[in-house]
Amino acid sequence: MRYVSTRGTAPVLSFEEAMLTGLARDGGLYLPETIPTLTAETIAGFRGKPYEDVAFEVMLPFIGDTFTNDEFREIIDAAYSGFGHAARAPLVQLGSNHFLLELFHGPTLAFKDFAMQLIGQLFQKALARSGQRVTIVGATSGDTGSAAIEAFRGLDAVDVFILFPDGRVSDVQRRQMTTPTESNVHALAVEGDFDTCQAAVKDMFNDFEFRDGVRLAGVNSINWARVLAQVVYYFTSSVSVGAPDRAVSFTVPTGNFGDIFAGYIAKQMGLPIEKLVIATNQNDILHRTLQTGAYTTEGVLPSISPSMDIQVSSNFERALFYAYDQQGSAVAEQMSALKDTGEFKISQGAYENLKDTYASGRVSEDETSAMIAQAKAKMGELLCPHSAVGVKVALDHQSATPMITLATAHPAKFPAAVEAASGLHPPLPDRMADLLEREERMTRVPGELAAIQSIIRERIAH
Ligand SMILES: Cc1ncc(COP(=O)(O)O)c(C=O)c1O
Ligand SMILES: N[C@@H](CCOP(=O)(O)O)C(=O)O
Repeated sequence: MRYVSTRGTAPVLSFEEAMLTGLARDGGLYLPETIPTLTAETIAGFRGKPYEDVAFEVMLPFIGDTFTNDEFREIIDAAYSGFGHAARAPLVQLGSNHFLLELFHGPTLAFKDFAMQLIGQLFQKALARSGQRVTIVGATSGDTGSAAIEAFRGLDAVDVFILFPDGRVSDVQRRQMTTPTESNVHALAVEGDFDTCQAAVKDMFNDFEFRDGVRLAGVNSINWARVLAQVVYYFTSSVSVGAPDRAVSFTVPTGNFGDIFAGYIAKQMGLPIEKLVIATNQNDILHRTLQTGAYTTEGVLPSISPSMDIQVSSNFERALFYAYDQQGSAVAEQMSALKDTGEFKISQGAYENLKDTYASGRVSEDETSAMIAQAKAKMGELLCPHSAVGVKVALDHQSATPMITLATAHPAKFPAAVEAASGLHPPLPDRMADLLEREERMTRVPGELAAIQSIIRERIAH
């Protein structure tokens, strides 16, 4: 399996190279040259199988000869062994035709663990074999950072630097990043918002001297392996509600577009997905884009679903690549307009393609709080604010097709917002009950590339 860049001019890579690289050298994102398909019979066979078995079958065609089958199976088993639910991604019924996919039973209580725990194992295996050392730099609005730190803490071959927007993540999210004591973990509180952090990471990848000098690796969803791991739960959940014999729709709380794009890959692999519904909070750029065909950035407003406070949504570039029938030059043109002017207009054909696959909805702050209260009172589910955004949009898109909404984080990661909305304080699981008492360790940095690079260089020199 070979991987190509969305912008068409970077070297073609193997799975291992794409995984260890992160961003392509032309600024694009890697994608498989072709998407393997699964027969309806194979998909039907997933029903009732353990999560790890399905994960193996779904991901194997993408990894080429990077690992032997036995090695890959061991990696998957190790990745999910620390999850707090036997099903890994349990599905609960919310209404007659509406289901909630709980993706928060991993070690850091967010869906990011599904991919990050796997990537931690994949990196370890690949780096042990090559004897290489890498510097991971990631941007987070809260959940990617804690999941990455959990997956890479204490590993000899990796330093992990996480850039998070100072004051714009929840206390629990921040403490998950600042309390680990391992010396290879570096939490950097950046002046600015998530987009400032993400732009700095991308600029580091585009600074080849820095990139090659520190052996930069990325674990944001710009990394294809992140998206791949998330494809699996679209299969496990769909077969539980009747796929492939009947179509299914999904609603996905969306920010950087990685999670919902994994659904698009599942659909291309043969899963009968009718609609992928984008659910946004008040930072609604993706909803506006679906309504108008124009991607226009505005300032980010802090919200009670902070992990989705994003304007420059990385993986929308991958969606555009397919909407433009895999023309890298068209994608490169749009991305360059975005960098220069903060906006771009999608061609009519590409816009129609996007609308065939995706629908969208926007949820205000008040509606999010009301949804948390309503879900607890009427459905018996205490939702995190991101999941509440998803459930609200899903209710607005109900049809005869079963709808699965992705619950992307545990309510205990956002206790203030959840308590204000429902009157209930969601407790942290026992294993992290003392999180708020642990000592914090972080470095405050200005949102400037040179300052961040200099801290990274200095730290890895030691
Ligand atoms: C809890 C939560 N929900 C939803 C999202 C949005 O996911 P994506 O960025 O893959 O669209 C994020 C962050 O990415 C998140 O942390
Ligand atoms: N919401 C994310 C933002 C980064 O997204 P990623 O999927 O590209 O890593 C977060 O919680 O950090």
